[in-house]
Parts: sequence; structure tokens; C-alpha cells
Amino acid sequence: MDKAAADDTDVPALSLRNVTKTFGELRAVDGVDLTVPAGSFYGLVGPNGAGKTTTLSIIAGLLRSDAGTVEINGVDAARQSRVAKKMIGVLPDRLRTFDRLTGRQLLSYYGALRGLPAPVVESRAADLARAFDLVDALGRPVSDYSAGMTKKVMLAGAMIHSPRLLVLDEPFEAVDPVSSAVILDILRAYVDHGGTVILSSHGMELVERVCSRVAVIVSGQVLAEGTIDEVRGESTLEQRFLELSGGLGDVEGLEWLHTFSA
Ligand SMILES: Nc1ncnc2c1ncn2[C@@H]1O[C@H](COP(=O)(O)OP(=O)(O)OP(=O)(O)O)[C@@H](O)[C@H]1O
Repeated sequence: MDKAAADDTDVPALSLRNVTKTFGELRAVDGVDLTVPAGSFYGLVGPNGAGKTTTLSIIAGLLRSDAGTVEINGVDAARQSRVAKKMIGVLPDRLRTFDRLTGRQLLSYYGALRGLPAPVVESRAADLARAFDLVDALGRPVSDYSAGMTKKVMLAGAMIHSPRLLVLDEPFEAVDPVSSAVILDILRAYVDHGGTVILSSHGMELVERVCSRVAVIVSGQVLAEGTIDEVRGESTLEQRFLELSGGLGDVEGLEWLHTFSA
């Protein structure tokens, strides 16, 4: 691995160049360029179907792009995928995991996959369970968890090997306000200590509050990118988002909905 690159703070934590992914005729990701500085909290926003999950899946190595390059701390993710993958922790979009395992077993599994010694995994799992308020749930199968609990245990799993970059697809969706505040505190401290977070979210207010930079992606293309102030300009991020994504949908033609037939 290019260790010098990974240790150099001028090297972006993540860099995408002309990344493209098509599904049949659909260009889900259409020539995306992104530069995420090390130590930043980066938001990816966009309407449903904009290509956020597809982009994050490519970054995470869960999906192969058709064209373009992804570099994690200067390491080419296609050429040196093992090195690149070691540096990232991933919270995937759909919460598909080995849910017959208990929370404790799942965290042990994540830790073992990352090559951590068993005692380290055990103590980190205990720390994470305390932080995420999952101590009482650790002995239960993950299939019995609520959506928010599942998200939290998977987020804990994404962090267990202390990666340099966290790739989080909608980490706050279905998570209660107290847990959201705890997760935010953990992520902020992680970023303050040099870690990098890229997350997708539909929560404009949250992105505005916590992210240092944001990219607005619409129909697979980055339409705006920069610091929060640069992107929102004189308006709010939500107003800017609505403008960029083509405004509100057409609500005419639904008058029948107000006739209450039964
Ligand atoms: N495996 C797939 N096969 C075919 N089309 C796909 C596949 N995955 C995604 N798509 C399509 O690619 C486009 C982008 O989807 P993606 O899930 O990346 O959007 P998103 O921005 O994450 O949306 P949301 O906010 O609703 O989660 C959508 O039109 C979607 O239908």
C-alpha cells in the first residue's frame, strides 16, 4: 500500500473521478466526481432514486462501477481493493445482515472478519454496546431487533476496526432522537480525531447542522458541491435542494382522493 499517501493529510480521504454505473438503460450514477477531505463530515443528499445508495455502494466496494476511479486515502479501490477496504467501515442501505446471530455474535463476527484478536473484539463490542444502548439486547437474535436497533448494531459493526473512513447510508433513519444524538456525538468525536464520515440523509436540517460539506446528487449527477454555506447560498439547504431537484411534484389530478367513496 502507498503508506505515505494514507498518512498524508493533504490526500483526500475519498476521491471519485467520473464514476458511472448503469442498470440497463438507466444511468444511476452519471460521471460523478467527489473529493472528500480527510477529517470532514460529508453529506450526500438527493431525491429518492437519485443514485446515493448506488454511489455509496461503489465506494464501499459492494458494487462495481462501469467506469471511473475511486481512491480511498490515495489507494485505488479497484487495483488495491483489500487495502482500500481495510480503511473503511460501511453501513449499507438495506439492513441485510446475518440476523440469526445475536448482537454479540454479530459484532464478534464483524471483528473477526476484520482480523481483530478475540479479546479486543470482546472489549470493543462491550464499549460499543454501552455507547449505543444495546447492552440488554446483545444476547437476542438481531432478527428480533427493531429497525433502529438493527441500524445501531450494524453501525457498531462498521466501527469496530476503527477505520479511517465511515461510509454510512442513512444512518439516522428509524433511529430515535436520543440514539441519534449519541451517534452524532460518537461521529463528531471520530471526525475531531481525524476520521472521515460520508453519509447520505434525507434530513436537510441534520446535514446542515453536522456536515462540513455537502453534495446534491440528482439523476446520478452532482448538481452542487461545496461547504454548506456555498451550497445553500442565501437560502436554506432544503430550499436549495428543492430547487435543484426540480421543485415539488405535480399534485394536480388527485382530486378523486378527496371524494371519500367508502
Ligand atoms: N440493482 C439495481 N437494478 C436496477 N436498478 C437499480 C438497482 N439499484 C438501483 N437501481 C436504480 O438506480 C437508481 C438510483 O437508485 P439508488 O438506490 O442509488 O437511489 P437513492 O438516491 O439511494 O434513493 P433513495 O433516496 O430512495 O434511497 C434508481 O432509479 C433505482 O431504481
